[in-house]
Amino acid sequence: MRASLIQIAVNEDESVDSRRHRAAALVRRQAGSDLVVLPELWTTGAFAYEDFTREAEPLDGPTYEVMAKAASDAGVWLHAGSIPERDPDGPVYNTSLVFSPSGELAAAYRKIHRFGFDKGEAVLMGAGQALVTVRLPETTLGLATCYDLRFPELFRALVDAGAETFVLPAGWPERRRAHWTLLAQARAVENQAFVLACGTAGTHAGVPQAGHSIVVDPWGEVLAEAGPDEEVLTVDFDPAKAAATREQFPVLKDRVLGLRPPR
Ligand SMILES: O=C(O)CCC(=O)C(=O)O
Repeated sequence: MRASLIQIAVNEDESVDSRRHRAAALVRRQAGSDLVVLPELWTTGAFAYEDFTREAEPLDGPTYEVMAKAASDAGVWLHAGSIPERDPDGPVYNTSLVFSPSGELAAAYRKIHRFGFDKGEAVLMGAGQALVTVRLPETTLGLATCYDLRFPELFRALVDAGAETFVLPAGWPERRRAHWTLLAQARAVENQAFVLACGTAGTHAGVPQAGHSIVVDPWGEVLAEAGPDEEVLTVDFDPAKAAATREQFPVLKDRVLGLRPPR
């Protein structure tokens, strides 16, 4: 299986609409890949808090339209990263869109863990409630977004729902890059799953982005890692390795569920 992670640069000297069309052109260039991935909130930037509301769009808004067409033009599964999604009856969500190779929406995942503590996304956006998996011919994807990476229980729940390959779009800052790499490997090892983590490059809202998109296999080996700048990271991997690792080294079978704190 071939995956291409588009680590697009999000800088303020480019308009949202121009970046949207540039991203679509990059997706089209990945024809021949099975799965293409874009990062978190790449239209606005994950730290451009003021733009979340201004640039929020309905699920089937301009980014949906452009990305559905790019997926079908390229004939790829497309995880189009996330958008600030305006729910007509509710708040703005940080929502990831996945399109099939014919350009149909296959899944939408609203980020569950919002980043920012008492500011930013944590106060401006609504929290998703639902786990999302997507069945591809070769593997089952489990969806998570950026800060979700810090919450291992989400990934365990995705494993219980059948996930073998986690796809994680992010807008991770450079100053915590060490955590990014470490946690991507940890989620892969503890769940015996692939991790495809796609970040952004560039600087927006004064926050330099980490780049360093990374693909980790179920044994924790780094199969590919990007540098700090805009690039497309392409990797070939055998998705059957998740089931094989779980079979050969069956730690997931030794889980003890329902542990309680001491009384
Ligand atoms: O957890 C972190 O260090 C970064 C998280 C983040 O930037 C986000 O979720 O947007």
